[in-house]
Amino acid sequence: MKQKIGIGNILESAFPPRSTGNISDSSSSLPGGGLSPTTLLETFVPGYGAIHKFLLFSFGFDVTVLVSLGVVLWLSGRIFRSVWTVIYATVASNYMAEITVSSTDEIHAHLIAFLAHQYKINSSRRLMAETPSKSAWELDNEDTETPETTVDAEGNIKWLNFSNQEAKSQPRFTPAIGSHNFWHKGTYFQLRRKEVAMFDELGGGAAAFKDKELLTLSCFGRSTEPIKKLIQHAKAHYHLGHNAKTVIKRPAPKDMRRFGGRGSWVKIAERPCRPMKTVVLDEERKMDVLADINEYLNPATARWYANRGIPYRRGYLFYGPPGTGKTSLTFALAGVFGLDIHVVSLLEPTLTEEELGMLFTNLPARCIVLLEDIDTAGLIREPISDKVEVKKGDEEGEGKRRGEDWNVVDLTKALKKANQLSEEEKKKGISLSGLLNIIDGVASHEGRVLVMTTNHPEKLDEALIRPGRVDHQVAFGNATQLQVNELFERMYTNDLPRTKLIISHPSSSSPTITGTTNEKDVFTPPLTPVKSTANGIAYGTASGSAKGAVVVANGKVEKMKDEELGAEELREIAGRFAEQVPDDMFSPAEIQGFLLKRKKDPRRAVMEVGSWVEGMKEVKRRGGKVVTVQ
Ligand SMILES: Nc1ncnc2c1ncn2[C@@H]1O[C@H](COP(=O)(O)OP(=O)(O)OP(=O)(O)O)[C@@H](O)[C@H]1O
Repeated sequence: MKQKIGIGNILESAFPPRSTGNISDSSSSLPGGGLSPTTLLETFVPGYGAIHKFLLFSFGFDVTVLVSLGVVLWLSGRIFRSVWTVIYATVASNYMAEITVSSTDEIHAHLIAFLAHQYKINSSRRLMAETPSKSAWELDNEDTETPETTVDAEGNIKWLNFSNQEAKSQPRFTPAIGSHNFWHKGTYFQLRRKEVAMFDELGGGAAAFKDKELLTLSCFGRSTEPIKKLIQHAKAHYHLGHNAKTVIKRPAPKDMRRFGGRGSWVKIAERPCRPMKTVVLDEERKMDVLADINEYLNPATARWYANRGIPYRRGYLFYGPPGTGKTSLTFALAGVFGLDIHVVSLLEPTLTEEELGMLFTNLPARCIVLLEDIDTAGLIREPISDKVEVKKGDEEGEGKRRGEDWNVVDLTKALKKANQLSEEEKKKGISLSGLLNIIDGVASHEGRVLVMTTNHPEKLDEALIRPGRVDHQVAFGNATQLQVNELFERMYTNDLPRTKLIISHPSSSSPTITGTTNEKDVFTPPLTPVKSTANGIAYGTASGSAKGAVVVANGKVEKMKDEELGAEELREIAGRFAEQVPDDMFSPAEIQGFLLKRKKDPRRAVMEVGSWVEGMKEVKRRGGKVVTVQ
């Protein structure tokens, strides 16, 4: 028989089996004649026999024992995992409740913010780091040192520098994509965060995949109640820090608004509430609007409207010259009533009537809708001409004029022209009838406060401002001397102590996620509406200061002396300032602009206002737009 020459045989001759000692080869076959693990491994793993023998004879170590143990453990692991998957799937489908939240809904943002806060204190090993985008307000509310402009020995200003601002900002940590577990208020939750690609038709035949995120929260039990409570808690947590702010929303980009729902509106900004007292307006007018909206928003009023079959809607028209406080009052109202502002520009070229209608139906139950400058919106449309323009000398055209039949070329041209016109039409915006329908058509949203502003009320169509569409009109005008006085006092009044508008979260060393939001540690509520007093308006502490400021006056850099103005003195110089400004000549925005340039120097403002008034009078007389005095 021909002998096989293999590495096994060579090793066998090199390392003959030991006859003594306690080392025994785990024989190739078992006593009963069955297959031993070594034989099996030799059969399936090429070269195993040689390695086995080498280790056995060199070190007296039977590697088969180790390999067998490994295989057994691996198999047990697989079996356990399969069994666990089946058990888990059974438990999950029968004894676990879950709620899924999509990133297209704002609850997603609330949950992520809540989890980010919780994960700051949790020792999770899988986190996602994000650089949160912060507004100037939020940065101001952080515990950062307020930098001060200073002047060096040679009189050079040391300019503020924010170059490494991003690097300094604290990252936000949220649970990474995948599964996480956590405890909250004694309940065990599972969180699955995953990204899904969404096929999105962009219109015009184009399409793209977009990432959408899904958050699935689950807990043991057959009720989703604990998850609902958690979501409610996350929402409350989110709003704790935002109650003192006004959220401004605008229509989402075209491709997002197609899906409708709350995703049709996107938050574009969040600002500290504007205190009502900072809007300089006749007190009676201000109180009228406040009382009217307060009455309208009362839940009992909705019932009252319903019982009488009156649509539950209220519209306001704020009209007056530019810079007289129309937008400012809207923001202040939003702060007082804690409403979000939904701003719509009728000039938005991509906005069609249908979409505007859809946007209105997706408004929250109570909110302010701000339609600015309604007179400038393309409300008046030229009717589409059904005639085809004919060039002089165009033979086919001439033929048509002579009443001859249309040919294919004519028809194509006509269709093209009609299409072009309708495209232009679309760009023109919303038609008046479309807008009227949206404001109070049968399908129009109820519960919202609609504020329309205009600089030219005379240009508005009567139908637009008839009762039912506009229920309350407020006239804004240039500043009276009393209002100028008020603006001056407001400008130089001491700042209120810096209030934290962002919630400061208590730290905790707890390794589990627990509800740690301290409800006391919340926010300063927006300042309440003012009351008319017989003596007019007197807000805040009437004393001014200009500490450590740097001013550039007459081309010279000066470090201002710390200056405190007593209440009496401030009132006195405010009076002197107001005396020099003629009644109803300048808008509050113009006065504010003048004062802002001298914001640390009230006396200089009093000194320079006379020449500013003269210069501005001249500019206005000439009808110029570029100011020569500032
Ligand atoms: N009545 C006012 N009280 C306090 N500040 C005012 C007043 N009017 C204008 N301002 C200031 O002037 C600036 C512009 O005001 P705002 O945008 O409210 O004017 P507007 O009437 O809406 O102007 P436009 O018609 O051009 O939109 C703001 O910074 C605001 O603080």
